[in-house]
Amino acid sequence: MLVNGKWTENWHPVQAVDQQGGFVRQTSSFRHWITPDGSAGVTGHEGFKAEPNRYHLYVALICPWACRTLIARKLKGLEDIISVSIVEPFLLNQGWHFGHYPDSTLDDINGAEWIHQIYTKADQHFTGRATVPVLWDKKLKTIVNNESADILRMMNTGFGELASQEIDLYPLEYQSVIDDLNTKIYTNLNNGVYRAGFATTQESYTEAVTEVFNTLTFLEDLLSDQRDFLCGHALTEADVRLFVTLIRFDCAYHGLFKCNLYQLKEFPFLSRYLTRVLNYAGIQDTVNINHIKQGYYSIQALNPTGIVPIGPKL
Ligand SMILES: N[C@@H](CCC(=O)N[C@@H](CS)C(=O)NCC(=O)O)C(=O)O
Repeated sequence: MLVNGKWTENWHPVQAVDQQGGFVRQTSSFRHWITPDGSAGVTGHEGFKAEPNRYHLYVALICPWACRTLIARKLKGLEDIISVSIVEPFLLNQGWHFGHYPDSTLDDINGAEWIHQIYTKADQHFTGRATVPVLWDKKLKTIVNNESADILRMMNTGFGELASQEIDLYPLEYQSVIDDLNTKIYTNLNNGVYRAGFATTQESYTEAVTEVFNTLTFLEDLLSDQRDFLCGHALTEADVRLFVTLIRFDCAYHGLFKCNLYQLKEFPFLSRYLTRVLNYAGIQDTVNINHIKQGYYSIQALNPTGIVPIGPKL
């Protein structure tokens, strides 16, 4: 991680644990919002007006948090408005790296070799983890936001007329249902699989993995009434946030993170739902199973030999 702008020690997935040895995720530090007129959003300060070619997204295709922002960019028709760089899938000693691995890109905007250099470009005294996604402002040469939940939300409304109005990922009538689902799904599933995988005690692992499967069972029941998406017939933000975890479940979390009570394909309604979302306009383009497997299995603390399993058959 970075301490006062300097890369200090080899990358490790767990740098903070709670009293029971459970994995604690760092809170994001840059929280400005892009808005149609440049006024301030719910956090941060004003000055980030929606403009074509002004903003850039740094992502990793292994990363569920980054991929939820890529999906929103796609669904809201913002591909020509927001440019993207993709890091290599491996978690190396200095974290995320730009290079020539297939389906990765170099950093054409800042010429960085490592993602941590983007953080120090924005704040030369930055202390914290250098995570993706990062939403970069090419005009002010700073980070707008590094919290994927914010970025997903601002892609829906922050770009006003520059974005497609065909889909509303956070429709007024479903906002409270979406908020409730988001809390449950984030805590027990999106972050729950990480809490299982990075637990440092049996107790915290068992607690996390139990919550993972209780939540999958809850969602299987919810979808058993034949609804297409979590809120009914229209895809919303809640589906985007669930999808990125489901698509990684069998190929990464089941094995590496020891979430192995069942495979996702053993849940019939969830499996059909996963295929439905995967086939939704453009979403498949944001999924790269090779990056996902290479990336997760490159985490040395969990897989010291670096061997990537050949299965499962998906
Ligand atoms: N709160 C952040 C979390 C992002 C996050 O943890 N990303 C992981 C990749 S899946 C990362 O970049 N980890 C590098 C690190 O922790 O050093 C978000 O949702 O945007």
